[in-house]
Amino acid sequence: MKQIAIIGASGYTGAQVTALIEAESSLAVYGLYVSENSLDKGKALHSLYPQYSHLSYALQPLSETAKNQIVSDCDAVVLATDHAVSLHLAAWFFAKGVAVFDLSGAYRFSDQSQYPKWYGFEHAYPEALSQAVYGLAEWNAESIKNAKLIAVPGCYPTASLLALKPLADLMTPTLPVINAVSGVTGAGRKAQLHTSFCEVSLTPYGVLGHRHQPEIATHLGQEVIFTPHLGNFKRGILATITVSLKAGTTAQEIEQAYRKYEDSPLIHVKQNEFPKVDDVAHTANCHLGWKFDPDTGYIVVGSAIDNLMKGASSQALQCIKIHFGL
Ligand SMILES: NC(=O)C1=CN([C@@H]2O[C@H](COP(=O)(O)OP(=O)(O)OC[C@H]3O[C@@H](n4cnc5c(N)ncnc54)[C@H](OP(=O)(O)O)[C@@H]3O)[C@@H](O)[C@H]2O)C=CC1
Ligand SMILES: CC(=O)N[C@@H](CCC(=O)OP(=O)(O)O)C(=O)O
Repeated sequence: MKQIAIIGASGYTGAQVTALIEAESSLAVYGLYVSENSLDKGKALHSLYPQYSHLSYALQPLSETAKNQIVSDCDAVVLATDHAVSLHLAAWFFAKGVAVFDLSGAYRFSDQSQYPKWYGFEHAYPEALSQAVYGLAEWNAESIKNAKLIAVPGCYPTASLLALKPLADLMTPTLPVINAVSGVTGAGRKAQLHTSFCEVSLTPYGVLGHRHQPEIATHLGQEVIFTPHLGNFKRGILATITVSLKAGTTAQEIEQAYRKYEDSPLIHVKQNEFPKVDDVAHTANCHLGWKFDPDTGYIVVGSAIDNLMKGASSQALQCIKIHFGL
């Protein structure tokens, strides 16, 4: 039984990953943690999330003593914390030899120089960063097995990369165009005006400047145009992606490229049929649908995931299971 501590457990992804780990017979929830001054410290998780009525674990403050206890008793920590918090915690636990599964963006670029621009901090831990691997589960299983610091991908990059990576050899240099809509849980649990009920109305944001653009480009190996949108629903992401393919590409070649997923039980690919957010919400699945126009060489691919599941917590669980060979 692997003992797992979850830090940031009162947040949307932290609570979700707690429920997933609790349901795994080979994993045990060691403890749930929030910041030392959290307003929620001492509360039971189910008092914040009545839907998890079976999860009575108390949210504990992450004191120095608690951190040292985690190091001596746990096989892994899940960091469901903000990038700037994960930055330090991941390096600290990594240095102590505990496997780290970080849901934030603090370790997703191996190039240190990207962090000031996209995350607003200098990356102070080059040693930990050099050992971090990108936890896109269907693509990087071998490195996830061998690394002790796994940077679980962002929600939009997960939806986008699962759709685009099979096509990498077929693309022209024309930039793929990704338009994606996310539910509001993507912004986390803490109250902000722009995510409050009366303020949310379908609109693009972060245009030509969202940090997931370089994350997608880095892990695809090709620049992209990425436009996220905030939609007035709770969970899910739908990315609709237009890609120019090399002259002479056939539908059979595209089918062949997506056969990459024939042994991936969570990825469902359909031709000429497009996915819906409601079909993946609350699941670990990714639904892909594509249509190709041989006359223009353009393919449109739809990719739907649940941002809190495949876009964060269930992908973290996949990484934990791959890492520990479960
Ligand atoms: N929401 C989503 O769809 C996705 C989120 N992510 C990433 O996952 C991470 C978590 O996101 P999300 O669950 O939405 O965030 P939330 O804002 O919902 O939760 C953040 C959690 O971190 C805790 N926390 C804050 N500061 C500290 C600290 N110093 N030490 C310990 N715990 C702390 C908070 O509790 P308290 O403040 O009370 O201490 C809370 O439990 C982020 O990095 C996010 O970018 C990734 C993919 C998708
Ligand atoms: C709707 C919404 O606000 N979504 C978040 C993305 C959440 C995510 O994937 O998280 P990372 O920050 O860990 O990459 C955003 O655009 O910032």
